[in-house]
Amino acid sequence: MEDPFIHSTPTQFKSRRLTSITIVFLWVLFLLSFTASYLTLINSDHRFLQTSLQKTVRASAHIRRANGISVLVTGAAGFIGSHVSLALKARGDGVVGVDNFGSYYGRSLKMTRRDLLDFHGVFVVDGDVNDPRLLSMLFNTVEFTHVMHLAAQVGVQYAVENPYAYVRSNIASLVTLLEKCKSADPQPAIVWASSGSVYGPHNKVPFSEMDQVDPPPTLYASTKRTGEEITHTYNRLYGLSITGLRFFTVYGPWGRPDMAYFSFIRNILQGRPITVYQDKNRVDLARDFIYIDDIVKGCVASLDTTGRSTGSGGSKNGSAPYRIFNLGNGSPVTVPALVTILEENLKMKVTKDVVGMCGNGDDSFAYVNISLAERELGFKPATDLRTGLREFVKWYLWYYGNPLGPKS
Ligand SMILES: O=C(O)[C@H]1O[C@H](OP(=O)(O)OP(=O)(O)OC[C@H]2O[C@@H](n3ccc(=O)[nH]c3=O)[C@H](O)[C@@H]2O)[C@H](O)[C@@H](O)[C@H]1O
Repeated sequence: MEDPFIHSTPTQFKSRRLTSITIVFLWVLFLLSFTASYLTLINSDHRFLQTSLQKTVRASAHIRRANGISVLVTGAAGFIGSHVSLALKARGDGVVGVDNFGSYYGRSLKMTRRDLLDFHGVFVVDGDVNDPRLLSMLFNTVEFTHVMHLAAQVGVQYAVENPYAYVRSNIASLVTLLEKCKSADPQPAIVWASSGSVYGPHNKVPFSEMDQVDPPPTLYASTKRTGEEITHTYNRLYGLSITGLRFFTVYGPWGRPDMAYFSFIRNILQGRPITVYQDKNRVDLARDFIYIDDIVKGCVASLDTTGRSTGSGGSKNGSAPYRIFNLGNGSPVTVPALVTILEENLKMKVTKDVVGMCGNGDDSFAYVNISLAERELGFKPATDLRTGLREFVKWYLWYYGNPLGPKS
């Protein structure tokens, strides 16, 4: 076969080369214009999504009462977050939620809470508090007067298994949020979830905010205690108004399936035994159980009394309030007494395996002094454990059905 290169004249060779260069050039041109129009399309799509997201956020933040507030609720699809969001919306405040729908105790309950919020006009953005770009978008869209920061990695035991989740959620995310709040103009006032777990076995009962709480007894407590220190620093450096709430054992409808009362009811209904811990002296453990409606009142009263942040755009213009409140019931109940109330409600009996506590630093006896919250917030828990558990049992049977337990 003839080799075209050997037998071509130099002119023919030159013209062939020119043709290939032109083809390559046209291809490059085509690819460039294709990429450019693709990027424009993506960009306009992104802008469209961004604009429609901002429109939804603005609608959710709309205030419908005189002197209302606009609140960014983090952890809005969580137990306390969903209840607080609904309460604020019901009285005409603007509420925007953000939640990462973490899978710690399953996403399906969080999704259902989100649907409930959506039905009542509260939009929950699916995103992470630790995402500064998301926070910028939210703060550029709405002038929040308050932030209710409830997003957290909870659970005292799980910290042993996955300590980094606590550092990420309870420390890193908190700092990301405070950074955004500090440079917002105007700065919002912040109410956030610390925990009754910061008190340890060395504390006298009833636990008081005046007590020295260090060293924290567990890693979970440690991250919450660190949160208290960090928020105090932002308060002093940047004039942010801060209120930390030390929640005790909060229970009720739409509650957290990882908590003891949840696993107890599940086992009672399924005819399986439950484990009941005792301390090293074989004494029953006790908790200061507090019903969700009472906690909601405490959260809303905290928001209503924050006082203003004084800074703007990252600099301080005078001192701002820094507060910490215990929010519990003020009357401890033992774990076996809680089990008996559940049994009575369900008219069923359960076998209890009583075992010694594993010595993980968790409190054996929680009893809280709430006089500061009574005085400053008008906090007055109104629901005793028997009444609260009756409501919880009713909800549980409606939500999960009886007797086979969770739907999913
Ligand atoms: O203050 C908080 O911030 C924390 O409050 C809650 O912690 P606690 O008050 O310890 O509640 P919870 O686990 O329901 O155990 C209740 C009691 O039952 C005992 N318990 C537990 C399990 C079991 O199988 N048997 C048992 O006896 C157990 O030893 C204890 O005495 C949240 O769970 C936690 O995530 C965090 O939010």
